[in-house]
Amino acid sequence: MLTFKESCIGVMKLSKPPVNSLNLEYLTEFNIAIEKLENDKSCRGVIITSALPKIFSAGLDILEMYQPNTDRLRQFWTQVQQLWINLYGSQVATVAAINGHAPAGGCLVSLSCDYRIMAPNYTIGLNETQLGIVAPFWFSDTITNTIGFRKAERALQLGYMFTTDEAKACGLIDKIVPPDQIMAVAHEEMKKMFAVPDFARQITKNQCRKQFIDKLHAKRDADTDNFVNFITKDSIQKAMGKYLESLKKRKSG
Ligand SMILES: CCCCCCCC/C=C/C=C/CC(=O)SCCNC(=O)CCNC(=O)[C@H](O)C(C)(C)COP(=O)(O)OP(=O)(O)OC[C@H]1O[C@@H](n2cnc3c(N)ncnc32)[C@H](O)[C@@H]1OP(=O)(O)O
Repeated sequence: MLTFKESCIGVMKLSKPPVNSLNLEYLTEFNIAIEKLENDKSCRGVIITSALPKIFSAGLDILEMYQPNTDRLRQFWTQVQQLWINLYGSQVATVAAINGHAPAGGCLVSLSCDYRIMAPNYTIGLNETQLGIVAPFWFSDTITNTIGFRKAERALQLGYMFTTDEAKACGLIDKIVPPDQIMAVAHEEMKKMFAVPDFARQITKNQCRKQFIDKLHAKRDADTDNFVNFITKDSIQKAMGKYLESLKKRKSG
C-alpha cells in the first residue's frame, strides 16, 4: 500500500500486483493504514485509488477461500468485516478514484466511500453469484443504499458487472473522468466536501450509515460462522475451483 499525505488529504494507492487482490496480509495492512489516517487529527479526507494500470482491485483473494485453513479463513473474514466497518463508518471524507476494473470486494471498497469517480471502459459490480458464492447482507445493504432496492437485487442476483457508462447511469458511480484527470477531480470533489463543516458532514453520515454498521456489529460472530460454513462446503469449493480454472483459461485463450 502506498500511503502519503497531501496537506490534509491522505492518498492510499493499492499496489499489490498483479491485480490488487485482497489477502489476509494486505487487508491487515489496508486496515492499519486507514486507521492511522482516521486517527490523524490533521487528516480530513482520504482518496483511495490503484497504483496498477487497468485494475482498481480484483476483490478478495480467491486463493484465501479455496481449500482454506479454517483458522486463517476466520482471520481473513474478520479483516474483511473490519475494512468495511472502517471505510463505511469513516469520519473523514472519502473518495474512490476507480482507475481500473473493480469486481466484488473491489466494488465494495469503492461503495464504502462517500464519492466515486471512475475512468471509462472498465467494469464494476458485485459479481459474487458468478463465482457460485453469495454476497453477505452488509455487501447487499451497501449496494442497495447506493442504487436502490430493485436495481441492487437484480445486479446481485445476476452478479452483474456494469460498464463505467452503465454504472454512472444507475448511480453506482458518481462521475466518469478520463484517467489522466482522475486524481485532480478527486481533489476537487474532496474540496466540495471540505466546504461543509466536518462535524455536520460527519453527524449526517453517521445518521445515514450507523444502523447498517450496528447491524454487522450485532451479528459479527454469526456472520463469520456463516461465511466459514458456507465457503468450506464441498459444492462451494467445487464452484470456486471451476471459477479459478476459468480465470486461467481466459488468460491462455
Ligand atoms: C447463506 C449466506 C452466506 C453468506 C456467506 C458469504 C459468502 C462469501 C462471500 C465472499 C465474498 C467475496 C467477494 C470477492 O471479492 S470474491 C473475488 C471476486 N473477484 C473476481 O471475480 C475477479 C476475478 N478476476 C478478474 O476478473 C480479472 O483477473 C481482472 C481483475 C479483470 C484482471 O484481468 P487481467 O488483467 O486479464 O488479469 P488476469 O485475469 O490474467 O489475472 C492475473 C492473475 O491474477 C489472478 N487473479 C485474478 N483475480 C483474482 C482474485 N480475486 N483472487 C486471486 N487471484 C486472482 C488470476 O488468476 C491470474 O493468476 P495467474 O497469473 O496465476 O494465472
